[in-house]
Amino acid sequence: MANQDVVLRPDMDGIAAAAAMPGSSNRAIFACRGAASTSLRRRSAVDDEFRAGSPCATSWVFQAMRASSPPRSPAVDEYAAWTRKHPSALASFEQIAAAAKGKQVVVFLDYDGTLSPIVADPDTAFISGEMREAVRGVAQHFPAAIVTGRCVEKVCNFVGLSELYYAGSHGMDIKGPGSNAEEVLLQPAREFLPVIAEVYEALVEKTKTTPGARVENNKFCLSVHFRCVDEKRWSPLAEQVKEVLRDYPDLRLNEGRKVLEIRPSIMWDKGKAVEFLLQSLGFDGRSDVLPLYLGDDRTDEDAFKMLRKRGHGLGILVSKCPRETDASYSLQDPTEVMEFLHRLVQWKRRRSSSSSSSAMRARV
Ligand SMILES: O=P(O)(O)OC[C@H]1O[C@H](O[C@H]2O[C@H](CO)[C@@H](O)[C@H](O)[C@H]2O)[C@H](O)[C@@H](O)[C@@H]1O
Repeated sequence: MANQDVVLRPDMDGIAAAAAMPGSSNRAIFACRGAASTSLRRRSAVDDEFRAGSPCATSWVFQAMRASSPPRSPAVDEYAAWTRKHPSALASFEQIAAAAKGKQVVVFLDYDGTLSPIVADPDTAFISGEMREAVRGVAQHFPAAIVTGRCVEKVCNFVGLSELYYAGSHGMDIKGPGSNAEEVLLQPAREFLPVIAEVYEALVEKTKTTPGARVENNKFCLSVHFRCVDEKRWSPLAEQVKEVLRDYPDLRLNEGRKVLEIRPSIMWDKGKAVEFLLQSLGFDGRSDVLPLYLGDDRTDEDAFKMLRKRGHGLGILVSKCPRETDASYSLQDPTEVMEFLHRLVQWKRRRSSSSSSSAMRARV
């Protein structure tokens, strides 16, 4: 657990981020060209150390890389103690249903590790047919969005459902439902596109000597995967990434599940994307709305934290290992996520049919 505190995550500046929020227009195109202005930039002390070439900076990233590989089987009592703080969303379903009673539930779903199991090859992290149907069911009954580090186009292809909102590149590329993938609602880091494309090429070139390393272009951010890299080479890989980023002070580095993630230093994240979507849907500040956010990764913590701070909405962390989290509930893996989504839909159907039969009784 102690290692998990070693996170490349600067503090949020909520005021500046709020300044970037558009009005509550439902479909307004909001490409914030000024997003890279000083007020929107963010930087961490760690970023500064990393860039200054501090001797411990690379080992620091290396520690973060190790922290993203938690032990596979936690002690049974440790897990039990953790689930007392973050109970299973399945075992506590009735409690969640009680919180949702009389409210509009809005469902936000992370992709990798939440809807699809983690696999070695990021290009084959497919969603199962059963999971797709579960998500389709959710979208038929609730406003729903996928919020992911992937680029929108790739995740749309994987999920294959046009009825959802999609927030790709860690919320930096938001599109509305419909088959027209061009229909952008928000791109707060648009001006970073050329730089991201340039850094992608530089990283591919630099890391090609590290067997197993892989750079993924997620349009507004980049992923350097080290799942297939021998642990002995993690530190040299961190050094290669550091060398490239030294020339790009407007980019920052986070770590995810065996991946180093590079993105624009703007105050935007999955939490801001969820706030934007709630606002766009006209649900902002309403006490009769219950957002549910399901995710497994560190970047999902920004959304959990936002919901906790707003005091409404529930975060559900997908993890088999105890972890420091702002989520209220937990689920172990995508299979449990699917079961939870089915239960949510059943609950909604029961409520809709019981309210229509009471309406019929009232009419008789
Ligand atoms: O926000 P997410 O939807 O969770 O995306 C985060 C990253 O997910 C992907 O990487 C992770 O899943 C891969 C496939 O299972 C796995 O090989 C990798 O080790 C994981 O880190 C995706 O490839 C990244 O680009 C996303 O940033």
